[in-house]
Formats: sequence, structure tokens, C-alpha cells
Amino acid sequence: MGCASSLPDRNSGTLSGLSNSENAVPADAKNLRVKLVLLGDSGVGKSCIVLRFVRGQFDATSKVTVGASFLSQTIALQDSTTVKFEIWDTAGQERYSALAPLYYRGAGVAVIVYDITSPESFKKAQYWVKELQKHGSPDIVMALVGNKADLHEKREVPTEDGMELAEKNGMFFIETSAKTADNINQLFEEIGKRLPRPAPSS
Ligand SMILES: Nc1nc2c(ncn2[C@@H]2O[C@H](COP(=O)(O)OP(=O)(O)OP(=O)(O)O)[C@@H](O)[C@H]2O)c(=O)[nH]1
Repeated sequence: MGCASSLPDRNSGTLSGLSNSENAVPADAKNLRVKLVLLGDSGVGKSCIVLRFVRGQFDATSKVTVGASFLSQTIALQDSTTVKFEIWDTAGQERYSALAPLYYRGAGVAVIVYDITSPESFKKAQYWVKELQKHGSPDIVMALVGNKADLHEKREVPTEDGMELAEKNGMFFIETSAKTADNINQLFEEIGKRLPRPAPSS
């Protein structure tokens, strides 16, 4: 039901392939590398966000994610820092929820996604915020994303609710549309700006 089948490395994640030791790992001051995990209810558009970011594509006719899938993408920020995102796109279906800690453990960034037309998905986002506060890395950068912003006539979660949840929990907040590409690159650029920089060596 989503973009997952369009992802080239779909479901390539194996437990042995997971590295939990790589937090926000600055390779050097100008080349950052970070493990990013996407969490959120099934169908909110996590795979579509990744596909839009990495490939510039949107596919309305593919399948749910099974387990998780992995992709990476490097961007350049305005200050000429580059950021390599190692992206774990987790499966939102309830049956996979026990796997989530394997993916968010050791992540430097967590992107929690909900669908602005679905109050249930917003509740699930609140659950993920709590879960990460309890079990994620203490210095994790967290972003809250209200996706499907193109469906404004079907909106059921006001922008203010997203802003409030994010503010209370020290998260960055943005509304996106994987369909129209609105704010997708901005989401990753803003995360990149918020990553901890290595202390300058003396
Ligand atoms: N209108 C609209 N539809 C979207 C958008 N993003 C995703 N969708 C649709 O939402 C459905 C689910 O998208 P996915 O990316 O598979 O959702 P997911 O969160 O990865 O779902 P799981 O793999 O089950 O966790 C698909 O039918 C997409 O076409 C968006 O920004 N706007």
C-alpha cells in the first residue's frame, strides 16, 4: 500500500547488519554520518518519504514494509558540511513493533511520522515519543513529521497539535508531502543542521 516495493534495498536489513554502536558519528568536522530511523503507524508514508528523498520519486501503488529496509543518502548543507544519512525505514504494522528497538537503538536521529488525516496515527506518534525518551540514546535528535499535507481537505490533526507535541518534547516539527515533495528535502536539511558537531581539535 505504499512506496516500499520501490525501494531498491527493500527489506535488506538483517540483524547481523545492524550496527548499534554508530550514534551520530562525525567522520570529521565537515563530513558527518548518522544512523536515522523512521518510526510511525503503518500507512503514514514513511517509505514514500524515503523514496522521495533518495530517488525523487513517488509511487502510490506499492506494498507495506516487512521488517525494515535500508537506504543511504548524502546531502550538502549550506555551510558545505556533508551529511550521510544511513536510513532505517521500519515497518509500521503492529506485528513488527517488537523489532523497533533493534533499529532505534544507537540511532543518532529518530523521525517520527504521522498522517495529518489520521488522529490514530498521531496517537501512535505520541507513543513513539515516549518510547524513545525511555529507551533511545539520551542525545538522540528527534523530529516529528505530519505527512500527507497535500490532503488538506481531509485534515484531522491540526498543525498546532503537532507543534505543541514537538515543542513539549524538544523536537523539530515539520509537515510534509511525499506526494508533492513539499518540505521533504527541508526535513533532512533541518535535521542535518541540528546534528552535534565534533569539538574542534586543538
Ligand atoms: N496523498 C498522499 N499520500 C501519501 C503520501 N505519502 C504516502 N502516501 C500514500 O500512503 C500510503 C502508505 O505509504 P507508505 O510509504 O507505504 O507508508 P508506510 O508508513 O511506509 O507504511 P508501512 O510500510 O506499513 O509502515 C500509500 O498509498 C502512499 O501512496 C503523501 O504525502 N500524500
